[in-house]
Amino acid sequence: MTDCILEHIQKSSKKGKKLLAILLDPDKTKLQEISIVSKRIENLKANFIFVGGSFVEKGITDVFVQKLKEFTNIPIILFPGDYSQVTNKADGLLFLSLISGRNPEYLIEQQIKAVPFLKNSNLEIIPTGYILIDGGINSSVLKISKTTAISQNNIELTVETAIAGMYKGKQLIYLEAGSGAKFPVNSKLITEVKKNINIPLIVGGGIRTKEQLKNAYKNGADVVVIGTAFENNINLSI
Ligand SMILES: CC(C)=CCC/C(C)=C/CC/C(C)=C/CC/C(C)=C/COP(=O)(O)OP(=O)(O)O
Ligand SMILES: O=P(O)(O)OC[C@@H](O)CO
Ligand SMILES: [Mg+2]
Repeated sequence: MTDCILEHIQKSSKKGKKLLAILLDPDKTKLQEISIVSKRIENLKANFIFVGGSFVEKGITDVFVQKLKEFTNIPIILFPGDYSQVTNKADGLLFLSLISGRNPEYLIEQQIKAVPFLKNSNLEIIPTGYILIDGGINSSVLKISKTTAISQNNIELTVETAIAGMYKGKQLIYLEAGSGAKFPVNSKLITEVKKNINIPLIVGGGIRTKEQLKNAYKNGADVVVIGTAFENNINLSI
């Protein structure tokens, strides 16, 4: 596989073309639903399907991605909560480091554990700095990673964390309010982070409406991720 996903995101970001990713959690979408779910995602003109969850059992993601591939050509990007979710059947992998946290397991251990699965794979590996922002809930990521989120008001720390991620060589920064967040990442935070980095910005967590989507784009998100709102209503129009 050539490096086409990251390039696509970088080029779109430069042109100001906004991208949409729908997040599917293999724990929450049944295999029998994949054909209809794929159609709906195509109707939404999503650019990517992210696949991942915090608690997905080993082996499930592999079967899930294989089934998705039967129904859609939209690029599938792994967004794993754990190295055991890596499957060669996807197109790309967000090689996440939880840089808002101070838990070595999610800063380097998980990444090392993934290497045996990645060494001979064709997956496009995309170094991604993952930053948790307080979205008003005790999200699955917070629970599993045993880390704390950065306050929505702490612009300075968020911006400095994003810049440090960029200096460390991350190719994408992902601002995450947590799946099912009460409050999505606020406008000011998105604007300030975007102003201070020259790599594309992904924003997700708690985005449920067209207005929230447009707002995230307007403030500088290059890719917006929607999971819960689509899970709750696959006929969602955004
Ligand atoms: C690099 C590799 C192979 C793995 C990275 C492992 C790391 C560092 C993960 C970051 C921390 C983490 C647990 C991220 C999970 C991201 C994710 C899939 C969130 C989606 O939300 P859900 O966990 O499904 O939440 P709900 O189930 O509550 O909706
Ligand atoms: O489920 P939602 O709240 O849309 O969040 C999407 C994604 O950013 C979660 O990791
Ligand atoms: Mg979820």
